[in-house]
Amino acid sequence: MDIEQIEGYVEQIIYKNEENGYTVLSLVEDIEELTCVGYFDDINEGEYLKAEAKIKTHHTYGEQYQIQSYQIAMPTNVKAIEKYLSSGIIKGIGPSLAKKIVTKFKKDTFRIIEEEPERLAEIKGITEKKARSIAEIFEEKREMRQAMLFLQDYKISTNLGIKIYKAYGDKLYQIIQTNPYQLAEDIEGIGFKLADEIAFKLGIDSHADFRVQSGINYLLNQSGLEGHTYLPKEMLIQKAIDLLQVPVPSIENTLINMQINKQLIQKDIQGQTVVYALMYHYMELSIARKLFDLNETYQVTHEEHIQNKIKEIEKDTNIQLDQVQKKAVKEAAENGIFVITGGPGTGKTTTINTIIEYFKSEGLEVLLAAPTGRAAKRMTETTGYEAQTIHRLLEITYSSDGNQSGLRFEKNEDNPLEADVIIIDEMSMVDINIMHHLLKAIMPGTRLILVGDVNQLPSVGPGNILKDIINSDKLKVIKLTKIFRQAIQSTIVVNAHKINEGQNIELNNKSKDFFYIKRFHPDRILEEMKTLVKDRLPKFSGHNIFNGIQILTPMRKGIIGTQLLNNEIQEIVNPKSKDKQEKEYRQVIFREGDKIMQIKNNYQMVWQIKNKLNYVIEEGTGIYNGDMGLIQEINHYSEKVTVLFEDGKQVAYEFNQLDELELAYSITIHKSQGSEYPIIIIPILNGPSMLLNRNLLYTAVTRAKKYVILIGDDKTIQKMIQNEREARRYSSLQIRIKELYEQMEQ
Ligand SMILES: Nc1ncnc2c1ncn2[C@@H]1O[C@H](COP(=O)(O)OP(=O)(O)OP(=O)(O)O)[C@@H](O)[C@H]1O
Repeated sequence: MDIEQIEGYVEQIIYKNEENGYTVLSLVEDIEELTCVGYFDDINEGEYLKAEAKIKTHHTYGEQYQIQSYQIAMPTNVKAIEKYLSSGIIKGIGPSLAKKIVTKFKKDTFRIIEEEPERLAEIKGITEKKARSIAEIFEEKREMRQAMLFLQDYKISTNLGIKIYKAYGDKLYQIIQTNPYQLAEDIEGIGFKLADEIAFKLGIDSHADFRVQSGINYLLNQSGLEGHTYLPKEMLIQKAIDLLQVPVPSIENTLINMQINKQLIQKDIQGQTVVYALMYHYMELSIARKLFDLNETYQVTHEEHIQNKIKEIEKDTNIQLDQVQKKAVKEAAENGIFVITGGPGTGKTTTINTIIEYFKSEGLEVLLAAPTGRAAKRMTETTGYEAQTIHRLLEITYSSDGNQSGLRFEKNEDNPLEADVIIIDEMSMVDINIMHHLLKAIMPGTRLILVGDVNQLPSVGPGNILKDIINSDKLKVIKLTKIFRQAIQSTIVVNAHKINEGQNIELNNKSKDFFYIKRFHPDRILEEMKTLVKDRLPKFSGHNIFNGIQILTPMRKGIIGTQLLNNEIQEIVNPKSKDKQEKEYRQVIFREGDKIMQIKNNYQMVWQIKNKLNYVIEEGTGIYNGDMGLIQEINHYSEKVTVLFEDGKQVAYEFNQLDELELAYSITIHKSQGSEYPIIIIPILNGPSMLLNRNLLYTAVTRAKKYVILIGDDKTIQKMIQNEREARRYSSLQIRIKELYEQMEQ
């Protein structure tokens, strides 16, 4: 298709998407009116547009010019100036005032606004103050436009461009030209790679110290995303060579400089040098310190007193605790920090419930929390007391100022949590960041009880908190191992323990809750899952994929990966229909009625809870990784997708926020941590042994409350059970706790 040069005045902005800048406008070229579409950072009626465009015929709107690149000039003729000012571009100037200004100053209007704004006050309706504010807005618009033009050269999108402008203002030129890597540090959405491209265009020396620095920061950041709090130095250097293509001495030098400038820390761990991003090192130290400070010993009046209390509670609950459980209650009362870990059916909940009752009977205030909404909901159900997410407990808020550090914890050392006892469930999911902030908000004198199953997969975020605390051997830990009689009835529980201990499981379908379907070929596995989800399981169990059946898979890609499975299952449970709106986004079709999951924490996302009459009864912000819901409505006019989450929160996503959502008929086992579902289907295909390990199968199986259905090759299943290899996590909280205790004991 040919590219044409077009130019003319913007007659009308027909449509504009404020988020991504997509605009439809009419342009007057001599006497002809053209319809143009394209992405503009800021364009207004009356402005003069010069552009390169391709002609395309739209099936409903006819001929359109698709803008490829453009330049905007301020309007020069009087009519266009008036149109520009009337367009609402300057707050406080509407059509009638625009007319008055232009009638008075004619072609000189813009010069007056820029150079002698006080003269605007000669016009009735404009005060001196207003005149000044008009001049300010005008100036700002001009600067922003210039900045956008400049950034366009570096292929920076409008959205990012606006963020950069807001963060730096007119300093952006200097920053980009001297050290574009600064952008990667300051602005969310700009990573090392984009900064490196800009630097390349500017001809910045690839050996420049600040380039190497930025690359190292990027690598440490990436390693955090993979769960590590540090990297062995040798590994970091190798990664830096691959990324930056610079020699070792230059990397070594930069590492030294960064250490001097307190940007990172190098330490020795068992004879090996390792490198931490400063923040994670600090957090590990601070967590260790705080655990130490909180770990006071509480004198409980009498052994007899506590045993009597336990007896009373046993009478009420009609359950006799065993010796270990009783010991746990006692330890919880006597220690500032106490950990309970155990697999399914080992009596964790029963023990916690007794602990809660004990503290309540002593008149102490107990707070309950868990890392995710689903886990908090489950804790509420099993304890009978209100549990909340840790986010909510710490009253996390977010203020966006274009920078990365927008998170605020209203609960902190200056405004600590007011409670005598805090119990956190599903501790295996808690990462270093959230632990750090949680501990900051807890004062000595408050007991902290951490509950979890250390054999679950570790947290998605960096650190290996629960395991490190347990392995440090410095804090009181009770490991519950006995499976109670009631729980033994469940093959799911029994098999989970077998998997955990590396014993093969029977796949003979003799149990009432653990099923195995032998299929070897990926296509057969898929077919089987489809019939299960469509007919067999709903008939057999009364649950369907929207209310209790969940597919958990080890991977995202491939024939049993979440992406493909979601498309296949969507087709059978929520197919295309003329009654259902849909929106395609990055090759995923979202359709009204679809089951979806939020895949990252968004602290700013506004939600509402409505009652039956559609009145808003609660409002707030924050939708988190792992939250699940259904698509209620897709509106192409407002470009919004409305989702109703399981906990009743209703959220409107802009179309360009759809990267935060995924279809959730099938989700990865990693994402299922902390959640339970009545029925779990797990497809298993041979794959990389790094991924297909015991830990993963154990986590998947323990998510099921009623039925587990494994589909695949039994040999692969048994191989997974034997595969103890876990992806190595570099974290050193364990060492920090030990060190601190040893120092203090001296
Ligand atoms: N001391 C006990 N005596 C008899 N039964 C018990 C005892 N402790 C727990 N149970 C029973 O064992 C089963 C499992 O206990 P509980 O739910 O407390 O374990 P859990 O570790 O929280 O399990 P899950 O992680 O699967 O929720 C329950 O049916 C519970 O009533």
